Amino acid sequence: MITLRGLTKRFGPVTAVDDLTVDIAPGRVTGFLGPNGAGKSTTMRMVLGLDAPTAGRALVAGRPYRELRRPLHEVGALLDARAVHPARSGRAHLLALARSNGIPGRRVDEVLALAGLDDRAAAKPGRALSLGMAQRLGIAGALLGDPPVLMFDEPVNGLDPDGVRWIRELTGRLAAEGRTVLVSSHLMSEMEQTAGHLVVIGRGRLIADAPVGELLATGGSVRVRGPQPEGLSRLAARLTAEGAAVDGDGAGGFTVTGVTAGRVGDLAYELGVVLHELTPVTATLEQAFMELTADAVEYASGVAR
Ligand SMILES: Nc1ncnc2c1ncn2[C@@H]1O[C@H](COP(=O)(O)OP(=O)(O)OP(=O)(O)O)[C@@H](O)[C@H]1O
Repeated sequence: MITLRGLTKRFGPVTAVDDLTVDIAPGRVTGFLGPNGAGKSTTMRMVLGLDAPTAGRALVAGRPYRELRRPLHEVGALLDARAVHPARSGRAHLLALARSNGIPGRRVDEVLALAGLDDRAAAKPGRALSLGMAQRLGIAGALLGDPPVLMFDEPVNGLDPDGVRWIRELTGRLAAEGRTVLVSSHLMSEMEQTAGHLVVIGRGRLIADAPVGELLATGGSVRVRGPQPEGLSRLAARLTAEGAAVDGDGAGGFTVTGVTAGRVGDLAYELGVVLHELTPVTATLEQAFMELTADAVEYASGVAR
């Protein structure tokens, strides 16, 4: 479990993280989403004790990072894949990390295998690693202490489609083992298939903390078509009166949001309106995200509201 309580970080005039209160629960993959500069990396750095909060707390298993007795066994993280020694091999890097944390050398072979790095890849010096291989090495390092809490900052960066699938399977497996798994990304389409739960932030503030399905429903709509323009107008008026948003397409139909297809069908029956089409249109996570973060993005690009 990762617990954030009123977590705030200011860098001079910039508020990178703003009063964030959220629990990242075990047993599922939580996607950590937000536009560039939203404060995702800064939040993860505070969980790891790399940045000190200006206010509030970031806790792992109920304690601040600096109070963890065996930190590598409690939380593992991939923050910056490029932070490897240029001359040292991946295996030597992991062995050094293992040795300084009292972890037996054989665990290095286990995590190299888990991360899909063979002997040849593990023997390459840091400077010769592709970004994808460096990501895998970073993940191997995060897994070294077999911790119950894992955080991966943009792990999909630099991976080919096979690598992306691998990350999805690995994070899913780690969560199924009961671990807390937090994965940050700006790739909404990727999160849609990877995460079961999403924490969305914008300008450092919490925008949403909900299951993926719920967020998708937020942006969903229903397409309605029929042969009677007058009947459709009555139906549209009734839906508007119920608080739904109707958007006419000028061609014998309209799209409505904020209501289920079932409710539209019931109302059409009640009003005696013939329908030829009644189609729920599921929003993509991309659309839901755009809708949720519109304010944060517009602020960032200087568009007045
Ligand atoms: N060390 C620092 N000094 C000053 N400002 C910083 C520092 N670190 C981050 N910031 C600022 O804090 C804000 C949040 O940055 P952060 O990197 O946490 O966002 P992010 O959501 O991870 O974005 P990205 O996906 O682009 O990495 C940004 O405005 C950034 O410029």
